[in-house]
Amino acid sequence: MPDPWPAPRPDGPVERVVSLPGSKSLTNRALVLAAIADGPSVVRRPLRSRDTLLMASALRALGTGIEDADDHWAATPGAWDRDAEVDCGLAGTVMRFVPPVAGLARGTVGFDGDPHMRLRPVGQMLTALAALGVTVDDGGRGALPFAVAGSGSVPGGTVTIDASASSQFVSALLLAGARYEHGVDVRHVGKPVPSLPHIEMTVQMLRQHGVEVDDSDANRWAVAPGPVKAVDHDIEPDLSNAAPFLALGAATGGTVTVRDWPGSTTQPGDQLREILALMGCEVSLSGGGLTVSGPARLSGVDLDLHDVGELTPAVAALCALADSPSHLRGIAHIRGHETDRITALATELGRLGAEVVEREDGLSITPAPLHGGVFHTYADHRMAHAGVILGLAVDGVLVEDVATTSKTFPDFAGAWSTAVLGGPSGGSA
Ligand SMILES: O=C(O)C1=C[C@@H](OP(=O)(O)O)[C@@H](O)[C@H](O)C1
Ligand SMILES: C=C(OP(=O)(O)O)C(=O)O
Repeated sequence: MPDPWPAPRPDGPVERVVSLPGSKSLTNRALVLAAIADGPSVVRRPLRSRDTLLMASALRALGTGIEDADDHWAATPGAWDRDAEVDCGLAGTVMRFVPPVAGLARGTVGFDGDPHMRLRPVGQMLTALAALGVTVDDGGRGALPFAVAGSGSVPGGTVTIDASASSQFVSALLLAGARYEHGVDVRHVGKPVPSLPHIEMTVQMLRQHGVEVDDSDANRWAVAPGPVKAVDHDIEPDLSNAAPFLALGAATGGTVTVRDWPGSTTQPGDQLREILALMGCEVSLSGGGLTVSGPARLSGVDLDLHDVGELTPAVAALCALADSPSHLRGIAHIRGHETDRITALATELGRLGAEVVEREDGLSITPAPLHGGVFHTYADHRMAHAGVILGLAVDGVLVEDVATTSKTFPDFAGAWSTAVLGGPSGGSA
């Protein structure tokens, strides 16, 4: 794979039907819940990518049995009676979801990750964990590397946390909470919590596992103590990773169908239906999947992406291809994602000619004639998605480190080339 990678440009509207790998967020929640459940279970059609392989390795290191079979992972809860080291890579879900369950182990569990992971927020969650009775040693850094000294049980109870930096702080405490002696009662104080659909995803999956969750009040989630029933999960396709593929229809005036789009889901990527319709696309959901047809020219949009911040890079790239200005707001928290996505997008879209104003909590993008050049990705899979979307409409876009997409998508470059240019499989990515 050359680096930088020439993003493929189609010679006209693209008509394609694609199948996509499983959801990172659903796979990693299913693995954590399987590991603390009261019996063996399977995770069908899991995503196998860097983030989910790191999660499986972390849970194995604690003592869980996770067997990789063809179309599923078989998980068997085990005795968590050893010291362990966990590599978080650049996976927020590993750094945030594993420490609260590591408190249930009998052993010391060390956590570290990629260099940039040491900069991603986790301090408020570690403070909350300590308040719930877990021994945490972070050397006062409030960041990686840190260690959790598990004693085999966690008192739990009521805790107050500022989760405005990441919804994953809340999801993490809730996922482990049923196994704490008094459960957990998590109360958020501070600026609004981002990515609320991801917390709803956590609550829904906990309920599927027979866990009692009270989320009837805003900014408060209470998990009752009790067993976590073993449940088999079928993982939906990753709807956030669908963004570039739907953009392929949107930006080329073509038509793309993503197969197996769920009729109802907690995945925030489902909001792409609304966003793409606002940009002028025709969007329809049927048994065959979600179909998006692009207009002659995309319209700019004024959007609050607070709930769906992870869609920002793909949406911002489409905004740069639209015929009127766009404003993307409510996303200060994505400065704490894989990279500072607001600065990265302003820099890279600007480098290729777009007029971009960087704001504290968002971006204003005024379309302008774009030109080719290197699009830097900062180890961020979704920056690579933004780069390839620009490459659909602009000659000579070179995406640096396209392999960084392996965080959540195996062989993204291959699937993308097939989707854009067609291929032996009849054009199915
Ligand atoms: O719980 C999850 O699976 C996720 C929650 C969100 O995190 P933030 O709340 O930090 O944005 C999202 O951006 C991330 O990709 C996945
Ligand atoms: C923010 C993201 O990932 P993480 O789970 O590492 O926070 C993302 O995938 O866009």
